[in-house]
Amino acid sequence: MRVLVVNAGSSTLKLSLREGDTEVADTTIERWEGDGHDDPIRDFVEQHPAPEVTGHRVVHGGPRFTEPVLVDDEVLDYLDSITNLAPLHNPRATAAIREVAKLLPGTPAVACFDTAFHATLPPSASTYALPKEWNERWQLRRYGFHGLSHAYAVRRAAQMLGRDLREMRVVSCHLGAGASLAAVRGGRSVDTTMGFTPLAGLVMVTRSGSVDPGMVLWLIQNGGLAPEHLRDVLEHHSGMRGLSGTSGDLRDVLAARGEGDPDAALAYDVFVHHVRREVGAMAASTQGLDLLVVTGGIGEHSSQLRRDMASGLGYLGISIDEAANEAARGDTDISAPGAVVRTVVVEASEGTEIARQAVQVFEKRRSSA
Ligand SMILES: Nc1ncnc2c1ncn2[C@@H]1O[C@H](COP(=O)(O)OP(=O)(O)O)[C@@H](O)[C@H]1O
Ligand SMILES: CC(=O)OP(=O)(O)O
Ligand SMILES: [Mg+2]
Repeated sequence: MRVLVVNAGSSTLKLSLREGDTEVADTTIERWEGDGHDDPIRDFVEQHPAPEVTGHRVVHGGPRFTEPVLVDDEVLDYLDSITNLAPLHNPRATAAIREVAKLLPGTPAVACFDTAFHATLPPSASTYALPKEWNERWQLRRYGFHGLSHAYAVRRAAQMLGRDLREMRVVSCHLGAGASLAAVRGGRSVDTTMGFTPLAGLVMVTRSGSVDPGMVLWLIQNGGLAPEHLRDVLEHHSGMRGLSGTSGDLRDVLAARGEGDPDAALAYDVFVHHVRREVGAMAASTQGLDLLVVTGGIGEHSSQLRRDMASGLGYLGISIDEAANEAARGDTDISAPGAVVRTVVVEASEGTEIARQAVQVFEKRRSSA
Protein backbone atom coordinates (compact mmCIF):
# COMPACT_ATOMS: atom_id res chain seq x y z
CA MET A 1 0.00 0.00 0.00
CA ARG A 2 1.23 3.48 -0.88
CA VAL A 3 1.19 5.94 2.02
CA LEU A 4 1.98 9.64 2.10
CA VAL A 5 3.42 10.56 5.50
CA VAL A 6 3.23 14.18 6.63
CA ASN A 7 5.20 15.14 9.74
CA ALA A 8 4.83 18.80 10.68
CA GLY A 9 7.22 19.23 13.63
CA SER A 10 7.94 22.41 15.54
CA SER A 11 10.63 23.48 13.08
CA THR A 12 10.53 21.28 9.99
CA LEU A 13 8.02 19.67 7.67
CA LYS A 14 8.94 16.15 6.60
CA LEU A 15 7.14 14.45 3.73
CA SER A 16 7.64 10.89 2.63
CA LEU A 17 6.06 8.37 0.35
CA ARG A 18 6.13 4.74 1.43
CA GLU A 19 5.33 1.48 -0.29
CA GLY A 20 5.09 -1.27 2.28
CA ASP A 21 8.28 -1.03 4.32
CA THR A 22 10.23 1.03 1.78
CA GLU A 23 10.50 4.77 1.69
CA VAL A 24 10.39 5.58 -2.03
CA ALA A 25 10.73 9.36 -1.70
CA ASP A 26 11.21 11.90 1.05
CA THR A 27 11.91 15.55 1.58
CA THR A 28 12.48 17.84 4.55
CA ILE A 29 11.42 21.45 4.36
CA GLU A 30 13.41 23.43 6.91
CA ARG A 31 11.07 26.40 7.02
CA TRP A 32 7.39 25.87 6.47
CA GLU A 33 4.98 28.43 7.83
CA GLY A 34 1.81 26.59 6.85
CA ASP A 35 0.29 29.89 5.73
CA GLY A 36 -0.20 28.93 2.07
CA HIS A 37 2.44 31.32 0.72
CA ASP A 38 4.76 28.69 -0.61
CA ASP A 39 3.64 25.20 -1.28
CA PRO A 40 6.21 22.45 -0.92
CA ILE A 41 3.41 19.96 -0.21
CA ARG A 42 1.87 20.65 -3.61
CA ASP A 43 5.23 20.16 -5.32
CA PHE A 44 5.80 16.84 -3.57
CA VAL A 45 2.29 15.53 -4.28
CA GLU A 46 2.47 16.52 -7.94
CA GLN A 47 5.86 14.90 -8.46
CA HIS A 48 4.90 11.48 -7.08
CA PRO A 49 2.29 8.78 -7.70
CA ALA A 50 -0.91 9.28 -5.73
CA PRO A 51 -1.08 7.62 -2.29
CA GLU A 52 -3.97 5.40 -1.19
CA VAL A 53 -3.92 6.89 2.29
CA THR A 54 -2.25 9.80 4.06
CA GLY A 55 -0.88 9.66 7.62
CA HIS A 56 -0.35 12.87 9.55
CA ARG A 57 1.58 13.43 12.74
CA VAL A 58 -0.52 15.42 15.18
CA VAL A 59 1.34 16.20 18.38
CA HIS A 60 -1.61 16.67 20.74
CA GLY A 61 -4.75 14.54 20.57
CA GLY A 62 -6.26 16.20 23.63
CA PRO A 63 -8.30 14.17 26.09
CA ARG A 64 -10.32 12.64 23.26
CA PHE A 65 -7.88 10.82 21.00
CA THR A 66 -5.94 7.91 22.41
CA GLU A 67 -5.75 6.09 19.06
CA PRO A 68 -5.18 7.12 15.46
CA VAL A 69 -8.35 8.33 13.76
CA LEU A 70 -9.73 8.87 10.27
CA VAL A 71 -9.96 12.64 9.72
CA ASP A 72 -13.29 14.25 8.87
CA ASP A 73 -14.62 17.80 9.35
CA GLU A 74 -15.72 17.06 12.87
CA VAL A 75 -12.28 15.71 13.85
CA LEU A 76 -10.64 18.79 12.32
CA ASP A 77 -12.99 21.09 14.27
CA TYR A 78 -12.03 19.29 17.45
CA LEU A 79 -8.31 19.59 16.67
CA ASP A 80 -8.83 23.32 16.05
CA SER A 81 -10.47 23.61 19.45
CA ILE A 82 -7.40 22.19 21.25
CA THR A 83 -4.78 24.20 19.35
CA ASN A 84 -3.72 26.08 22.46
CA LEU A 85 -2.60 22.83 24.12
CA ALA A 86 0.38 22.64 21.69
CA PRO A 87 0.64 26.06 20.04
CA LEU A 88 4.01 25.35 18.41
CA HIS A 89 2.83 22.13 16.81
CA ASN A 90 -0.91 21.55 16.33
CA PRO A 91 -1.69 24.54 14.07
CA ARG A 92 0.96 23.35 11.63
CA ALA A 93 -0.49 19.84 11.62
CA THR A 94 -4.03 21.00 10.92
CA ALA A 95 -2.77 23.37 8.21
CA ALA A 96 -0.98 20.43 6.57
CA ILE A 97 -4.07 18.19 6.83
CA ARG A 98 -6.19 20.86 5.11
CA GLU A 99 -3.57 21.44 2.44
CA VAL A 100 -3.30 17.75 1.59
CA ALA A 101 -7.11 17.39 1.58
CA LYS A 102 -7.28 20.12 -1.07
CA LEU A 103 -4.59 18.48 -3.19
CA LEU A 104 -5.87 14.91 -2.79
CA PRO A 105 -9.63 15.13 -2.36
CA GLY A 106 -11.09 11.73 -1.60
CA THR A 107 -7.87 10.22 -0.26
CA PRO A 108 -8.49 9.14 3.33
CA ALA A 109 -6.33 10.92 5.91
CA VAL A 110 -5.41 9.42 9.27
CA ALA A 111 -4.30 11.55 12.20
CA CYS A 112 -1.65 9.84 14.34
CA PHE A 113 -1.03 11.33 17.76
CA ASP A 114 2.15 11.79 19.77
CA THR A 115 0.06 11.66 22.91
CA ALA A 116 -1.63 8.33 22.12
CA PHE A 117 1.31 6.13 23.13
CA HIS A 118 1.16 7.55 26.65
CA ALA A 119 -2.57 6.96 27.13
CA THR A 120 -1.53 3.85 29.09
CA LEU A 121 0.11 5.83 31.92
CA PRO A 122 -1.32 4.72 35.26
CA PRO A 123 -3.28 7.45 37.09
CA SER A 124 -0.49 7.75 39.66
CA ALA A 125 1.86 8.91 36.90
CA SER A 126 -0.57 10.96 34.81
CA THR A 127 -2.31 12.90 37.57
CA TYR A 128 -1.27 16.38 38.71
CA ALA A 129 -1.79 17.07 42.40
CA LEU A 130 -4.16 19.97 41.75
CA PRO A 131 -7.73 20.43 42.92
CA LYS A 132 -9.76 17.51 41.59
CA GLU A 133 -12.30 19.93 40.07
CA TRP A 134 -9.58 21.63 38.06
CA ASN A 135 -8.31 18.34 36.69
CA GLU A 136 -11.85 17.45 35.62
CA ARG A 137 -12.87 20.86 34.29
CA TRP A 138 -9.79 21.38 32.10
CA GLN A 139 -8.78 17.74 31.66
CA LEU A 140 -5.42 18.53 33.17
CA ARG A 141 -3.11 15.52 33.12
CA ARG A 142 0.29 14.39 31.96
CA TYR A 143 -0.32 13.62 28.28
CA GLY A 144 3.27 13.03 27.18
CA PHE A 145 4.63 13.45 23.64
CA HIS A 146 7.01 12.01 21.03
CA GLY A 147 4.88 8.88 21.28
CA LEU A 148 5.27 8.02 17.59
CA SER A 149 9.04 8.16 17.93
CA HIS A 150 9.15 6.25 21.22
CA ALA A 151 6.79 3.56 19.86
CA TYR A 152 8.93 3.03 16.78
CA ALA A 153 12.26 3.17 18.62
CA VAL A 154 11.41 0.64 21.31
CA ARG A 155 9.89 -1.80 18.82
CA ARG A 156 12.91 -1.48 16.53
CA ALA A 157 15.40 -1.91 19.39
CA ALA A 158 13.67 -5.06 20.63
CA GLN A 159 13.67 -6.40 17.07
CA MET A 160 17.41 -5.70 16.73
CA LEU A 161 18.06 -7.68 19.89
CA GLY A 162 15.69 -10.46 18.89
CA ARG A 163 13.78 -9.97 22.11
CA ASP A 164 10.09 -9.64 22.96
CA LEU A 165 9.46 -6.00 23.85
CA ARG A 166 6.73 -7.00 26.29
CA GLU A 167 9.25 -8.85 28.41
CA MET A 168 11.62 -5.91 28.83
CA ARG A 169 11.87 -2.85 31.04
CA VAL A 170 12.86 -0.05 28.70
CA VAL A 171 13.78 3.61 28.95
CA SER A 172 13.46 5.35 25.59
CA CYS A 173 15.31 8.64 25.09
CA HIS A 174 14.10 10.88 22.27
CA LEU A 175 16.73 13.61 22.20
CA GLY A 176 16.04 15.98 19.32
CA ALA A 177 15.10 19.65 19.20
CA GLY A 178 12.36 18.62 21.58
CA ALA A 179 13.44 15.95 24.06
CA SER A 180 11.58 13.47 26.22
CA LEU A 181 12.03 10.11 27.88
CA ALA A 182 9.50 7.31 28.10
CA ALA A 183 9.39 4.47 30.62
CA VAL A 184 8.08 1.36 28.86
CA ARG A 185 7.07 -1.82 30.61
CA GLY A 186 5.10 -4.73 29.15
CA GLY A 187 5.34 -2.90 25.82
CA ARG A 188 3.37 0.07 27.19
CA SER A 189 4.29 3.56 28.29
CA VAL A 190 4.08 3.81 32.09
CA ASP A 191 5.75 7.19 32.56
CA THR A 192 7.24 10.04 30.57
CA THR A 193 8.99 13.34 31.18
CA MET A 194 6.78 15.68 29.15
CA GLY A 195 3.49 16.71 30.66
CA PHE A 196 0.32 18.61 29.85
CA THR A 197 2.37 20.36 27.15
CA PRO A 198 5.67 19.60 25.34
CA LEU A 199 7.39 22.27 27.43
CA ALA A 200 7.87 20.03 30.47
CA GLY A 201 10.66 17.66 31.47
CA LEU A 202 14.18 17.68 30.09
CA VAL A 203 16.24 20.75 29.22
CA MET A 204 15.93 21.09 25.44
CA VAL A 205 17.56 22.97 22.57
CA THR A 206 15.44 26.12 23.07
CA ARG A 207 12.85 24.99 25.67
CA SER A 208 13.42 25.29 29.40
CA GLY A 209 11.92 21.95 30.35
CA SER A 210 10.41 21.76 33.85
CA VAL A 211 11.02 24.77 36.05
CA ASP A 212 9.65 25.59 39.50
CA PRO A 213 5.99 26.69 39.04
CA GLY A 214 6.55 29.05 41.97
CA MET A 215 9.30 30.73 39.99
CA VAL A 216 7.00 31.23 37.00
CA LEU A 217 4.45 32.88 39.28
CA TRP A 218 7.20 34.95 40.86
CA LEU A 219 8.34 36.16 37.44
CA ILE A 220 4.79 37.25 36.59
CA GLN A 221 4.14 38.94 39.93
CA ASN A 222 7.57 40.37 40.74
CA GLY A 223 9.36 40.39 37.40
CA GLY A 224 6.46 42.12 35.67
CA LEU A 225 6.55 39.63 32.78
CA ALA A 226 3.44 39.19 30.67
CA PRO A 227 2.38 35.54 30.24
CA GLU A 228 2.78 35.68 26.46
CA HIS A 229 6.32 37.02 26.76
CA LEU A 230 7.14 34.40 29.35
CA ARG A 231 5.80 31.66 27.10
CA ASP A 232 7.93 32.89 24.20
CA VAL A 233 11.06 32.92 26.35
CA LEU A 234 10.41 29.48 27.89
CA GLU A 235 9.71 27.94 24.45
CA HIS A 236 12.25 29.68 22.21
CA HIS A 237 14.96 31.40 24.20
CA SER A 238 15.66 28.98 27.02
CA GLY A 239 17.23 25.52 27.19
CA MET A 240 20.79 25.22 25.90
CA ARG A 241 20.21 28.28 23.73
CA GLY A 242 19.29 30.47 26.71
CA LEU A 243 22.24 29.24 28.77
CA SER A 244 24.84 29.44 26.00
CA GLY A 245 23.61 32.89 24.97
CA THR A 246 23.85 31.99 21.29
CA SER A 247 22.73 28.70 19.79
CA GLY A 248 21.04 25.73 21.40
CA ASP A 249 22.13 23.36 18.65
CA LEU A 250 24.30 20.80 20.41
CA ARG A 251 26.90 20.98 17.63
CA ASP A 252 27.37 24.70 18.32
CA VAL A 253 27.30 24.22 22.08
CA LEU A 254 30.00 21.52 21.94
CA ALA A 255 32.14 23.60 19.57
CA ALA A 256 31.96 26.67 21.83
CA ARG A 257 32.65 24.52 24.89
CA GLY A 258 35.69 23.11 23.11
CA GLU A 259 36.96 26.65 22.70
CA GLY A 260 36.65 27.25 26.44
CA ASP A 261 33.34 29.14 26.52
CA PRO A 262 32.12 28.72 30.13
CA ASP A 263 28.45 29.44 29.27
CA ALA A 264 28.43 26.71 26.64
CA ALA A 265 30.14 24.34 29.09
CA LEU A 266 27.45 24.99 31.70
CA ALA A 267 24.68 24.62 29.10
CA TYR A 268 26.03 21.17 28.20
CA ASP A 269 26.49 20.09 31.83
CA VAL A 270 22.94 21.12 32.72
CA PHE A 271 21.56 19.26 29.70
CA VAL A 272 23.49 16.07 30.58
CA HIS A 273 22.57 16.31 34.27
CA HIS A 274 18.87 16.36 33.46
CA VAL A 275 19.10 13.49 30.98
CA ARG A 276 20.88 11.33 33.56
CA ARG A 277 18.56 12.31 36.36
CA GLU A 278 15.44 11.58 34.37
CA VAL A 279 16.75 8.23 33.10
CA GLY A 280 17.02 7.32 36.77
CA ALA A 281 13.47 8.52 37.37
CA MET A 282 12.13 6.52 34.42
CA ALA A 283 14.03 3.41 35.56
CA ALA A 284 12.27 3.80 38.91
CA SER A 285 8.93 3.81 37.09
CA THR A 286 9.83 0.64 35.15
CA GLN A 287 11.23 -0.87 38.38
CA GLY A 288 14.55 -1.73 36.84
CA LEU A 289 16.11 -1.60 33.45
CA ASP A 290 16.89 -4.06 30.66
CA LEU A 291 17.19 -1.76 27.67
CA LEU A 292 18.13 1.87 27.08
CA VAL A 293 17.13 3.22 23.65
CA VAL A 294 18.62 6.45 22.34
CA THR A 295 17.09 8.26 19.36
CA GLY A 296 16.49 11.76 17.87
CA GLY A 297 18.98 14.13 16.22
CA ILE A 298 21.13 14.49 19.34
CA GLY A 299 20.85 10.85 20.43
CA GLU A 300 21.71 9.53 16.97
CA HIS A 301 24.57 11.85 16.12
CA SER A 302 26.39 12.83 19.28
CA SER A 303 28.69 10.06 20.49
CA GLN A 304 29.97 12.47 23.13
CA LEU A 305 26.51 12.98 24.59
CA ARG A 306 25.96 9.20 24.67
CA ARG A 307 29.31 8.67 26.37
CA ASP A 308 28.73 11.38 28.99
CA MET A 309 25.20 10.21 29.59
CA ALA A 310 26.25 6.58 30.03
CA SER A 311 29.22 7.39 32.25
CA GLY A 312 26.84 8.64 34.93
CA LEU A 313 24.50 5.67 34.70
CA GLY A 314 26.78 2.76 35.57
CA TYR A 315 24.85 2.22 38.80
CA LEU A 316 21.85 1.11 36.70
CA GLY A 317 23.95 -1.48 34.87
CA ILE A 318 24.44 0.68 31.79
CA SER A 319 27.82 0.27 30.14
CA ILE A 320 28.66 1.11 26.55
CA ASP A 321 31.45 0.01 24.24
CA GLU A 322 33.65 3.03 23.45
CA ALA A 323 34.56 1.96 19.93
CA ALA A 324 31.02 0.91 19.02
CA ASN A 325 29.74 4.22 20.37
CA GLU A 326 32.21 6.24 18.31
CA ALA A 327 31.53 4.24 15.16
CA ALA A 328 27.73 4.10 15.52
CA ARG A 329 25.87 5.04 12.34
CA GLY A 330 22.18 4.33 12.02
CA ASP A 331 20.75 1.53 14.15
CA THR A 332 23.54 0.20 16.36
CA ASP A 333 23.88 -1.84 19.54
CA ILE A 334 26.54 0.07 21.52
CA SER A 335 26.42 -2.07 24.68
CA ALA A 336 29.68 -3.15 26.24
CA PRO A 337 30.22 -6.92 26.04
CA GLY A 338 28.43 -8.52 28.97
CA ALA A 339 26.60 -5.31 29.97
CA VAL A 340 23.59 -6.03 32.18
CA VAL A 341 21.57 -3.38 30.35
CA ARG A 342 21.61 -3.21 26.56
CA THR A 343 22.08 0.25 25.04
CA VAL A 344 20.86 0.68 21.49
CA VAL A 345 20.93 3.68 19.16
CA VAL A 346 17.94 3.84 16.82
CA GLU A 347 17.57 6.23 13.93
CA ALA A 348 14.32 8.09 14.64
CA SER A 349 11.53 7.21 12.26
CA GLU A 350 8.22 8.69 13.28
CA GLY A 351 7.28 8.20 9.61
CA THR A 352 7.45 4.41 9.88
CA GLU A 353 5.10 4.45 12.85
CA ILE A 354 2.73 6.94 11.18
CA ALA A 355 2.57 4.78 8.04
CA ARG A 356 1.93 1.66 10.13
CA GLN A 357 -0.92 3.33 12.01
CA ALA A 358 -2.41 4.89 8.87
CA VAL A 359 -2.48 1.52 7.08
CA GLN A 360 -4.06 -0.12 10.13
CA VAL A 361 -6.88 2.44 10.32
CA PHE A 362 -7.38 2.32 6.55
CA GLU A 363 -7.65 -1.47 6.48
CA LYS A 364 -10.00 -1.54 9.42
CA ARG A 365 -12.26 0.90 7.62
CA ARG A 366 -12.09 -1.11 4.42
CA SER A 367 -12.97 -4.37 6.13
CA SER A 368 -15.93 -2.80 7.94
CA ALA A 369 -17.22 -1.05 4.78
N1 LIG B 1 26.17 15.75 14.66
C1 LIG B 1 25.44 16.24 15.67
N2 LIG B 1 26.01 16.40 16.88
C2 LIG B 1 25.30 16.89 17.91
N3 LIG B 1 24.02 17.26 17.83
C3 LIG B 1 23.40 17.12 16.65
C4 LIG B 1 24.07 16.61 15.51
N4 LIG B 1 23.19 16.57 14.49
C5 LIG B 1 22.01 17.06 14.97
N5 LIG B 1 22.14 17.39 16.26
C6 LIG B 1 21.11 17.95 17.16
O1 LIG B 1 19.86 17.44 16.79
C7 LIG B 1 18.88 18.48 16.87
C8 LIG B 1 17.75 18.20 15.90
O2 LIG B 1 17.17 16.98 16.22
P1 LIG B 1 16.05 16.35 15.30
O3 LIG B 1 15.51 15.16 16.00
O4 LIG B 1 16.58 16.17 13.95
O5 LIG B 1 15.03 17.56 15.26
P2 LIG B 1 13.47 17.63 15.36
O6 LIG B 1 13.14 17.43 16.80
O7 LIG B 1 13.13 18.99 14.86
O8 LIG B 1 12.94 16.50 14.50
C9 LIG B 1 19.64 19.76 16.55
O9 LIG B 1 19.07 20.86 17.22
C10 LIG B 1 21.03 19.45 17.10
O10 LIG B 1 21.12 19.94 18.43
C1 LIG C 1 6.41 17.11 20.88
C2 LIG C 1 7.66 17.78 20.46
O1 LIG C 1 8.32 18.39 21.27
O2 LIG C 1 8.01 17.64 19.17
P1 LIG C 1 9.33 18.21 18.46
O3 LIG C 1 10.48 17.55 19.13
O4 LIG C 1 9.14 17.80 17.04
O5 LIG C 1 9.32 19.70 18.66
MG1 LIG D 1 11.53 15.41 15.87
